[in-house]
Amino acid sequence: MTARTDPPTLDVHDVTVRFAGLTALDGLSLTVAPGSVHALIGPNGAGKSTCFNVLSGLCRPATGTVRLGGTELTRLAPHRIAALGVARTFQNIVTTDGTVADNLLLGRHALSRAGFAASALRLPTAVREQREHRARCREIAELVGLDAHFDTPVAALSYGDRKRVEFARALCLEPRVLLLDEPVAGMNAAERARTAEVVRDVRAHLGLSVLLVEHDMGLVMRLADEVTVLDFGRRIAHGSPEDVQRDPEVLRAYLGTGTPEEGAA
Ligand SMILES: Nc1ncnc2c1ncn2[C@@H]1O[C@H](COP(=O)(O)OP(=O)(O)OP(=O)(O)O)[C@@H](O)[C@H]1O
Repeated sequence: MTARTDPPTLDVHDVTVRFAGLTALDGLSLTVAPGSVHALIGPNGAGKSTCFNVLSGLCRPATGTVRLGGTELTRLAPHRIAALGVARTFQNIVTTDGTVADNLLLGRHALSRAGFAASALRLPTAVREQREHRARCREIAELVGLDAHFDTPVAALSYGDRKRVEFARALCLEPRVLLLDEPVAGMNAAERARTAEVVRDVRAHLGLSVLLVEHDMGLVMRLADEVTVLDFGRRIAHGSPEDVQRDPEVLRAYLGTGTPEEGAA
């Protein structure tokens, strides 16, 4: 697999989201630099998932803009945003029945050129395309360490491997920016370390940017180039992992749940 050109900058500008009387995001701005890992952290209810929902088109902001390079994503439908190169994973595993290969092929669906009829009739172009998609899925399975399980039913896999299937399926969309929502939640120490390695490898090999929401502060501090800290929908700090860990506002926001370093948020 060859590295591609740098992904476009993802730019979130002054985004506000309100639910009835509650302001879930309050003028949030952040920039995910090309090829970087940018972590979005904050205590429970700070607005991290709401931010992901805006970025992936599941939630429409009251004000503000989201741009990927020169393209405005704000208020586009989720499938359009995905087609423009922003893929996401979810906190909870949402794999379907079937094998790892079946799940990864679902991730290629948006990239299929052959129409439904051509596929159903197994016309040569559709068959060739399907073969190419399968080969690419196998490459991605190798990259995330699932190659040995390619034809295994997802239901037979460990929790950590199932989380990686979801990760790999998002990669099958060939995203330029990957939104990773708590990729190591519920994993044991060995699985966490393995997933951190996989994120690093994926970034290096596929040349994409990552926006990471994660409560495991050890992982955030090891993986992130930049960190944005949210509290009550507002950005209270931004900088390198080292700077953010020392920021008095951040320590205050985490009081009662431990410091960010302790990762009990
Ligand atoms: N659909 C909704 N309707 C009403 N309120 C919502 C909705 N979604 C989120 N909220 C509220 O918006 C605020 C931000 O929630 P959000 O889930 O984005 O926080 P979070 O930082 O992702 O939290 P966690 O770490 O617990 O996942 C919370 O007060 C939450 O209760």
